[in-house]
Amino acid sequence: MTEELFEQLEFVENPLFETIIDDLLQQQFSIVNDFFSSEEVEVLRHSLMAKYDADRFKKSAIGNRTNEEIDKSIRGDFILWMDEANANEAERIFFGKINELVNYLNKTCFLGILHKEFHYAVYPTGTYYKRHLDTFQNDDRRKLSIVCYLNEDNWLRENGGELTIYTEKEALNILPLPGRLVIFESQVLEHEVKVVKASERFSITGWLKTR
Ligand SMILES: O=C(O)CCC(=O)C(=O)O
Ligand SMILES: [Fe+2]
Repeated sequence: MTEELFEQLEFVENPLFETIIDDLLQQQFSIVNDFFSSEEVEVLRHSLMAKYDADRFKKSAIGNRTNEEIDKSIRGDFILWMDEANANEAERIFFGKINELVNYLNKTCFLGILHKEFHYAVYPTGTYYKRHLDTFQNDDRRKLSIVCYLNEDNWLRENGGELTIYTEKEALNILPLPGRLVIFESQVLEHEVKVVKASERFSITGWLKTR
């Protein structure tokens, strides 16, 4: 058997990841319900809440990590960057699944994803994130944005906090339902987080980056 053929046999097609790739190619975004199971969401939410209760989150800022500016009129969430090297059990599950997706994208799409960065986010009642693009001046390394929602099962439409994605055709309102993963092209799709009218909105947001 030639080495080439051997490599081909090793590749296992993943139908879920193929759907994500098809969606991204066709509409620049993909929405996956139950990317994380309810058990996984629960341990991740507990991990988030333990760190939030320990006051480890800080007010989010605009700009990149070296050039930050806090402007509450643009965004009002609180964030904590995740550290994969020191991940707890819940976070290891999280990164395990994300890395599977990243490896698959790199094998099949030649995106050249070399880095990633993820943070927890809490949007208290009354907060939002105005319409924006996830790229900053002089920083085009963010290719794909990923958001995972860690709310409880009973998140109501009346709670607000939808992610609105602005496509060429429409404004798409996406409820932050537990286990749901939204992935979209960072440099293409403008989006916003609508005001949270009740409860607190929990999520993990991150970016897959080149270079
Ligand atoms: O939480 C969301 O649904 C989106 C968050 C977002 O747009 C961001 O952090 O850049
Ligand atoms: Fe964003």
